[in-house]
Formats: sequence, C-alpha cells, structure tokens
Amino acid sequence: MTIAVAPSILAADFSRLGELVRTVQDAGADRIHVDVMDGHFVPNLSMGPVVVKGLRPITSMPLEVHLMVERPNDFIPAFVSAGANSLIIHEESADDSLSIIRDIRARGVKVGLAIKPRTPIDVIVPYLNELDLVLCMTVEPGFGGQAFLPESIERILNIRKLIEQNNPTCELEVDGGIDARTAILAVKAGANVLVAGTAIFGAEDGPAAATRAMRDTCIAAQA
Ligand SMILES: O=C(CO)[C@H](O)[C@H](O)COP(=O)(O)O
Ligand SMILES: [Co+2]
Repeated sequence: MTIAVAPSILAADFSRLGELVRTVQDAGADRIHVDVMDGHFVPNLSMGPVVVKGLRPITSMPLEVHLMVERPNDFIPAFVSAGANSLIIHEESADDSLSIIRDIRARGVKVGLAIKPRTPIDVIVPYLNELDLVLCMTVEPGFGGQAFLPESIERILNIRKLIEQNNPTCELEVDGGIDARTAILAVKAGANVLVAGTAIFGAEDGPAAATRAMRDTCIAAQA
C-alpha cells in the first residue's frame, strides 16, 4: 500500500502558514492534516474552518480535518464548504457515528474514524465497510509534541488485521509522536499514513528535509 506523509500544521509557525505548506508540498508531502480542537472533547483550542478556507487556494494537496470536538455533526457543513477533502471524526465523540459517517460521504468527501489510545480497537468493526481511513491515535489527543505511546504498535498490528478482513482498501493512519524512528515502527506494523507535526515543522534541518527523510525512510521500511 502507498505510504502517505501528512504534516500536521498544529506545529507550524502560523505567521508563515502558507509558505510552510508550500514548502512541505514541494518536498513531497501527500496531504495536510488540520487538527481541530474545541476545548471540550480535548483540553485545548486550535483552529476552525477559516484555516481550511485560507489554505484551499494555496495548495493542491488534499486537506484532511481531524475533528477533536464534541458534536462533530454541527461542524461538517462548514468544513466541507471551506474545501476539506476528508473529515475524520472520533468514535468517542458521538453516539451516532454511523449516520455522521454516511452524511460526510454523501457530501462527496472522504471519511475517517479516529480512536484514542485507550479505546478498544474492536469498536471500529461496525463502521469499517464505510470508511476510507482509520486513525489510530498514538498519543492522547489534545496537544502536539508528545511522545509516541509504545503500546500503539500492537494496536496498529491488530487494526491492520481488522482492515484486511473487512475493507482492505481502507487506510490506516497514525497520529502523535511520529518521527523518523517511530514512523518506521508504525509502517512495519501496518500503518500507511503518517501524521507528523513537531518532527516536520520543528525539525532542526527544516520542514523540507524532514518531509523528504520521512518519506524515504518509510518507503525503505515497507520494502
Ligand atoms: O491530533 C493531534 C494531537 O491531538 C496531532 O495531529 C498530533 O499530536 C501531531 O503532532 P505531533 O507530531 O507533534 O505529535
Ligand atoms: Co491530529
């Protein structure tokens, strides 16, 4: 399966956001990950549809929105209108995940389901047939810059098995503490989409070199 690198703009310098997005695009990033936090589902605030709207005309990369919010249903129309290409909701955030998943797809955008590190992985099974992507959180959601949780590896292996059994075209994304070292472990366990914020936008040698290095090492790990 193709490996995709998804820089998370949560770690970017917002005064230079457009320039940095173009930099990672030119370096081979595959999509941009937009972390949306409401101060309720997670104890932090971040960004909303205006950021997606602002980025839409300056990049050809797909914009994927990771909704860490209560009542995700309330925000779907605004993100779709702003130009999001995929919306990822948390299984833990809504009682009616299936109807929200169907609503997102009916609006012509891709749909993903995220689970937090302590959520049993089996919760994804009833939805798998209708998903484009499963997001396995590898830190507690809410903040960038945290350390990858090592117990995630077994979860990734087991989610990959569920995907192969139920919907082999579904992507498996990992998010949280992904750097060159943990990306290789995640890819070997079965992940194919790598979200990285701090490791890309906080890299000493800059976001372009970090994007290229992550792509190259993951492709090598997969071979
Ligand atoms: O969803 C997130 C946090 O809830 C972020 O996408 C994630 O933390 C990426 O940041 P970093 O690579 O710095 O860990
Ligand atoms: Co995220």
